Amino acid sequence: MPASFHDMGNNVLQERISSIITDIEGTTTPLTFVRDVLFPYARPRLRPWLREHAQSQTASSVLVQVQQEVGQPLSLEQAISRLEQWSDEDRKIGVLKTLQGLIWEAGYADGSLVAPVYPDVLPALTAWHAAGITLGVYSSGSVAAQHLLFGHTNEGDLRPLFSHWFDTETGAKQAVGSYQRIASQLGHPPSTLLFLSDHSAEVAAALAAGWHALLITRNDAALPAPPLPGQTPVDSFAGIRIDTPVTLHLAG
Ligand SMILES: CSCCC(=O)C(=O)COP(=O)(O)O
Ligand SMILES: [Mg+2]
Repeated sequence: MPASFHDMGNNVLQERISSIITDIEGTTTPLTFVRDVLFPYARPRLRPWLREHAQSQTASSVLVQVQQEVGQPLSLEQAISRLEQWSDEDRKIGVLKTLQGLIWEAGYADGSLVAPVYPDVLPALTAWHAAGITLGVYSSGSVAAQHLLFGHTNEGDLRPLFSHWFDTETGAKQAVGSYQRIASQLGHPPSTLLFLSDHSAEVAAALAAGWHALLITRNDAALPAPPLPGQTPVDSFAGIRIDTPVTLHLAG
C-alpha cells in the first residue's frame, strides 16, 4: 500500500533516521494476542498471585501504588479487586502493568505463552539494525513485560535487536512530553526519530514532539485507527524501506 510521511515529498525523507521506536500491541504483535491471550492469562491469577506473595516487598509496593492511584487506604483484598476491575477495563496503569508482567513470567517460562510477531517485523528490524539504526520499544506494557514478550516470540529471542525500552514510567503514550523525554534519553534530535504505532493519538503526540511517526494499520485490526491528516497508514513494516542510513522512503 502506498504511504507517505506527513512531511515528505515524493515519499522520501532526506534526513538521517537515527532511531526507530516501536509500539507493540497492534504494531509488531497482533492485538488479539494481548487481549485474548495475555490479559486472560493474568486476570484469574492476580488474586492468587498477590495472596501467595502477600508478605513480600512486591505486594506491599503494589498495595501502596493502588492506594495512591485511588487516593484512599485499601486492604490488600480491596486493592486486588481494583486491579481486577482495571484489568477488565484494559486500563494502562503502571502498577497493573507491572503485576501482569510478573504473572506472565511463569507462562513464558513454561512455554504456555509464545508471542507472535507479524511476519514482516523481524526482516525489517534486522535490516534497520544492520543499517546502524538504534531500535527501541515504547509500550504501555512494563519494560519487564516487553523483555519477556520479545524474548519469547514465534521468531525466537528478538531482544538483541533492541537497545532501548520505554514504558509509562516515561509518561503516557498519548502525551507529547513522553516523546520529548525519550528523545533526550536517546540523545538524538527529535527530527531524526521515527515512531511506529497503530494508535492515531500516539502518532499525533510523537509528531507534535517533532518526531517522524507512522500510523500502522494492520489488515487484521478489528477497529482500524482513524487516519491522520496527510498521512497514509502503512499496513506492514515491509512498506517502510531504508536504503541507506541517511535516506528513508516508503515502498509505494
Ligand atoms: C508488553 S506486553 C503487553 C502489552 C500491554 O500490556 C499493553 O497494554 C499493550 O500496550 P501497547 O502500548 O503496546 O499498545
Ligand atoms: Mg498499540
